[in-house]
Amino acid sequence: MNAHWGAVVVAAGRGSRMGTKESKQYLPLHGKPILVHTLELFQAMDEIADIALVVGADDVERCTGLVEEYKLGKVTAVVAGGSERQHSVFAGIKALSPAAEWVMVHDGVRPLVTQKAVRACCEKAEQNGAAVLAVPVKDTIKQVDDTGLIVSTPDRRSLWAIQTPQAFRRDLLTAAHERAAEEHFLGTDDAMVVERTGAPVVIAEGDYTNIKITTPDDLPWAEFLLEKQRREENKQ
Ligand SMILES: Nc1ccn([C@@H]2O[C@H](COP(=O)(O)OP(=O)(O)OP(=O)(O)O)[C@@H](O)[C@H]2O)c(=O)n1
Ligand SMILES: C[C@](O)(CO)[C@H](O)COP(=O)(O)O
Repeated sequence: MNAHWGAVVVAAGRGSRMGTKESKQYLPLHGKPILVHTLELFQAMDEIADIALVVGADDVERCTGLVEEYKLGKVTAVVAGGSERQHSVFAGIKALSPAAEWVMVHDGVRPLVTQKAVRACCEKAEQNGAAVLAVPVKDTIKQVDDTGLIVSTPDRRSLWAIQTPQAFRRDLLTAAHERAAEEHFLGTDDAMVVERTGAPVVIAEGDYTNIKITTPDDLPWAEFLLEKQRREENKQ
């Protein structure tokens, strides 16, 4: 990674599938909010110059407090997100320092991503303009209609499960988000927003352990994976 990188960490979701009163990004993992684990990873990377943290409008003060408590000095902006993930990402891009020519977007609830994977994704982006972390799907995937009838079985060799970070040249990502907003297009990730402009987006192979904490059964799994990561780091 050679360029000046900024990171947008989105954490403005409600976490409805988790079903907890507390939004999932604030639930503890090894005694620390999930979101803090995520931010600490970026804070520790020399290549990342600044971080824009996007949270719910009611959580801005609370998160400013977390940034101070955990000494996350690279978080230069804590801003309110929108009703959809895409709106939150766009708010984060606008809040990043003008010096950041390259931007990676990461889900606050993917605390298990590794520095190695982040670097792999950013290096691919520097070569191609845009790159996303992904893993090949392990299951056979079926397309199914509303009645439960299987319609097709796409060739698994071309299917990848997409993760974050997703990394882009900033001008490309900004223009793609502006266009999506004008055209009222909503995608489930930033690659979709960029793909529709015709710009190439490439895959950087990641790890199956970079899970998005989504439902209650992800929590013990995340605890286990974090513990394993720590043990491996201590061995080195
Ligand atoms: N309006 C939104 C929606 C989502 N996110 C963030 O995008 C990431 C991925 O979203 P997801 O896991 O789907 O989170 P939620 O929307 O919180 O979950 P759910 O769909 O279960 O409500 C999360 O870090 C989430 O906080 C966001 O910043 N703004
Ligand atoms: C961006 C993402 O993490 C890629 O897997 C994902 O799309 C986030 O949100 P989702 O709404 O849970 O799919």
